[in-house]
Amino acid sequence: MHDNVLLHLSSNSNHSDSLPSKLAKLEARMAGKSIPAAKPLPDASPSSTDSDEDNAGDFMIQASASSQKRKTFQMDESREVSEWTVTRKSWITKAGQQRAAEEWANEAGVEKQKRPSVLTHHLLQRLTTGMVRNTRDVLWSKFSTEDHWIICWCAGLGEELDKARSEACQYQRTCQQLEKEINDMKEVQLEKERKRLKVVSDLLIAVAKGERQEARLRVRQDSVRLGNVGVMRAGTLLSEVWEDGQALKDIQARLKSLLEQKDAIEKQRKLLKKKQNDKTDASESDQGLAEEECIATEEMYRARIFSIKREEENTLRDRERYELEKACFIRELKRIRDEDGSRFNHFPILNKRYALLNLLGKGGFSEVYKAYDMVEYRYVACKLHGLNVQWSEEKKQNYIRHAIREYNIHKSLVHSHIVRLWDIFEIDHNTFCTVLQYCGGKDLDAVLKSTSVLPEREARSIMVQIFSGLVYLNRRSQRVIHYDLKPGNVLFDEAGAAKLTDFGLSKIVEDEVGSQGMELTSQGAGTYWYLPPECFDVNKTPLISSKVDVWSAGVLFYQMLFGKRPFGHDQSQERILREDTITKARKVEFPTRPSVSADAKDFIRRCLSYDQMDRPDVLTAAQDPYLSYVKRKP
Ligand SMILES: Nc1ncnc2c1ncn2[C@@H]1O[C@H](COP(=O)(O)OP(=O)(O)OP(=O)(O)O)[C@@H](O)[C@H]1O
Repeated sequence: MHDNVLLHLSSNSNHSDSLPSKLAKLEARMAGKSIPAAKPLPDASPSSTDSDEDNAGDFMIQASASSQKRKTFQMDESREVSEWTVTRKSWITKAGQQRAAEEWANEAGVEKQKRPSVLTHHLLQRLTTGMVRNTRDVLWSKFSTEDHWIICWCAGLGEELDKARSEACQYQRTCQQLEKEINDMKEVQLEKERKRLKVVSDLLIAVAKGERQEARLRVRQDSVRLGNVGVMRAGTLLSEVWEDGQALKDIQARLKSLLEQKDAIEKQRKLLKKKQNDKTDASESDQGLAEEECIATEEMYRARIFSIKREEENTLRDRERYELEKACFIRELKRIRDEDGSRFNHFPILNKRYALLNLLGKGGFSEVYKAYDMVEYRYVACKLHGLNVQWSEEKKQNYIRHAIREYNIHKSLVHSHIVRLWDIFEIDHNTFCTVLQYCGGKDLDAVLKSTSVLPEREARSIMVQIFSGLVYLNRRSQRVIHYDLKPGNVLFDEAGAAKLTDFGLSKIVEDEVGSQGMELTSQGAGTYWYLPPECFDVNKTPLISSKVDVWSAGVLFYQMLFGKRPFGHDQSQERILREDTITKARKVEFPTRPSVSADAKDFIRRCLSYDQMDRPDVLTAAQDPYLSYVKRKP
């Protein structure tokens, strides 16, 4: 019988013993299986009105009794058959059977525990040899007293079984009906859920569509002011070129005009000087008058030049602002273009739960979409990793292995300054997706592109948060070196909290690694502006430690404060390698402006110590008085 039905039956039974167990007992008894007896045989006095079920439970059925024992319990053959016939009706009830069984067993001197098994054995033997076929129609007189008792007992059990079976059928029908009702209700619920999710995703998509339109409109408007990408033909070759917008043209025109004004004034000043020299033979009074005039005119020219210079400085500042705006604009232009070219730009729902909205950005091999998790009800960032179809199978496998390694490191990291990794799933043979905590703010790279430098206070606070994440990585049982700390890998959430992400190049520090550090087997990977000198050692396999991250953090801090990287700022990755820029980076220099505290510079110097031995590790650097806001003693 189905488990559910049994469960249902038992929960619906108003008998003292549950129907399933009753059925099980009855069927077991009929089949000759063993059911442990909880109580000894009851005293079957006529006044005993306990339910049959209670008594029935006491009959242990075991098919192991020996025929030897059976002989011992032969009933007294001299008893009158009529006596049995008279009492037959009462025997059909279980209490009656038990009472009689008790009497008989007492007479036969059977030990109490052995009574049920001996009786059953006897019955079984009779049944299997065909002596008992139908408990109703047998000729009573042909059987022994013992048989009479057993036949009655069987009849009682049979009736009880029939009754139980019919009850079971009824329960089963009720159960089926209830199951159907539950399924119907589930279906209704599912339909409601589907509708609700549809409404939610439709709303999200409508908002996302609106945002897309707005972004494109803004770009169109800004392109007049900031510029655009045009196409240039050189022979048969078409290439893209940047065409400056009106804002830069205006700035340049203003600078040109200021320069012309300055030149004109300089010319007039020269002319004035010449005139002064020419008038040396004039009378003394005339000379005095002319000199006064000349001084006034000279003063006027000087003031004018000052004012032009001031205007020039303002215009240059405007140009700087323009460059920052242009960088953001180009980033947005690229994002829109990537979004238009993406095969996931039609708001699909991935893995039956992630509603993809708008593209956040595109990396080397991945696209990151803002998405909504309709199971957890939160925004997430879905990073879609696409394998290039032209890659060899080996390269694809390598990439997947690498991504799984990253996933395994990242998924276990739970810290307020580390982006959470929630999920990973396959989209198709060549694409899979990792689901990350959504960070609604910009990344540090975008921040630095829009502001060039940060106030020291702000930069220091970001450093404290970065080190908080790094300390977590170094306090776990399985220590992790991030190895790819750079502005693009520091994200900000809506509240402005900094979070580390991208563990693609991370290294796990094994326990047996000595104090010198672990071997760097992936030399050449990473972003060179942010890597320390030991990573460029080509003479031997470098030994690295968490001090790599301390160096990178030092570079980040410098960049936040001074708007440029301390080493190889204007160099390409290839040039840094070719010219050994970092290998030669023995001493860090600081620009005079903007002004930064000596403590900040000292901290940067410590982080950028050339020799690993002199550089603090993550745990030491995190306790630096500068980061812990403790004033150093003079
Ligand atoms: N969890 C996130 N929340 C919000 N935006 C994110 C998240 N992760 C990445 N992004 C944004 O998505 C864009 C692409 O991220 P991705 O990590 O793929 O780029 P990348 O770091 O430039 O590339 P690569 O990893 O190939 O160096 C970036 O602009 C980044 O700010």
